[in-house]
Amino acid sequence: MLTIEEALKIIKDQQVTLTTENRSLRECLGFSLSEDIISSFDMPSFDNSAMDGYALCGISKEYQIIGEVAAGEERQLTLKEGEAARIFTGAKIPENTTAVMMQEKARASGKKLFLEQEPKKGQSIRQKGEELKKGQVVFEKGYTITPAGIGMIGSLGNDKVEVFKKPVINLITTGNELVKPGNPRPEGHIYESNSYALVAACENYGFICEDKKQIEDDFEAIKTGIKNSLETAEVLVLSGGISVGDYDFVKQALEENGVEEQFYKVFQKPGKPLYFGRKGDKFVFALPGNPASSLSCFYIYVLPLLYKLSGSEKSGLAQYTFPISHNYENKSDRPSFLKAKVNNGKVEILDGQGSSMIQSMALGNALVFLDGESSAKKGELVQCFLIS
Ligand SMILES: Nc1nc2c(c(=O)[nH]1)N[C@H]1C(S)=C(S)[C@@H](COP(=O)(O)OP(=O)(O)OC[C@H]3O[C@@H](n4cnc5c(N)ncnc54)[C@H](O)[C@@H]3O)O[C@H]1N2
Ligand code: MOO
Repeated sequence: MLTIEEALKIIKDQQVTLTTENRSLRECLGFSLSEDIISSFDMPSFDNSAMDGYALCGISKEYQIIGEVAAGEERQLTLKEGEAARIFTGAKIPENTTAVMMQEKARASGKKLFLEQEPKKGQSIRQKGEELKKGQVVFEKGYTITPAGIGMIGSLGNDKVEVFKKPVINLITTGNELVKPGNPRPEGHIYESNSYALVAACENYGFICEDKKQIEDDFEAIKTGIKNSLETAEVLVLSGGISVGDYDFVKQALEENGVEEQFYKVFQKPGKPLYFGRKGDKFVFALPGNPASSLSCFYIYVLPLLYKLSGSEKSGLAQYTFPISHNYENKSDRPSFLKAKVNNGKVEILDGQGSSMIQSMALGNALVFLDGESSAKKGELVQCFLIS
């Protein structure tokens, strides 16, 4: 059986074709740049005031007020030694300004200005180009656009941006026992929840699941469902029916659709019967049906591929080490991703580690990785994958 590292390497090493598109500022959040963004002017583009107060020429405690500059004014005022101008935050600094004094530390009386103390040269002046120089690389290709990134790109005057397209994701859940939430539940049935969790997990990381289907455990129905989904999907995610039971048809149905297996079964808990395949430029994950298994496999395996297909610099969940707040013994012989909660700089492994148990994952915010049959002592640093 494959190790986790081997499985992740197979995903990482996939050759992918990236395509680009031009998106408006309003619609580029979470997309990754397909080219560097370069500043076409100095930022700020003119010396300006960081405070509401007075622009001063020379170092003194008394000045003569000769005028006023408001933000957005184009005309250039010029000061002489001993002169001051009323100025406001963001307004263009008059020529020959030595410093700006905030108004709380100044007193105006008619045209006379008195300061509590002498200004320091350059005080409260935002210098032309102090943040960025014209021609400077602001963001490199692959940068994933954040809200602040949108602000930065907009402040450079760009209303559009070249980004990598994100993959089209389709989802299929399988199982005769599954009932859609909101409907009566016959005996022996359970509510279908994986699709909701997986669609939400996609959305949490900026990916859209375009289409989702629920199919019963019928080989022909699953085969046809996969065929139809693969017509539009770039990434097809299936949940359930990938183990070895008599009603687990997914693997064979994928084969008969020409999907080539890249790996099947990973020595891990949860998510041992994880399948990854490819057909041309289309990728398929068949996630084990247990709710915690499917979501855990999404975070650890599907997310890295989604990032890769989006040209992102990110490669998966953020990883940190934290001291564990209690002793813990991993009884499973398989390396494990354990549902956990990071709080106040410590991590706690939660009760409810069964592959079918989702409440602990919902109450937590991390997966702790521990080797099979290993233990961690209170205070020991353990590897944590943070879930947002
Ligand atoms: N003989 C063996 N049996 C099993 C093995 C094995 O190695 N040998 N592996 C076990 C492990 S580990 C896992 S994980 C599961 C995975 O099985 P499948 O991927 O075939 O999943 P299903 O059997 O369809 O479902 C498993 C479980 O999850 C529930 N489920 C399925 N889909 C959903 C859904 N959309 N929403 C909510 N819950 C869902 C389903 O009812 C089952 O209880 O196989 C073990 N068996
Ligand atoms: O690998 Mo399964 O997800 O342990 O139950």
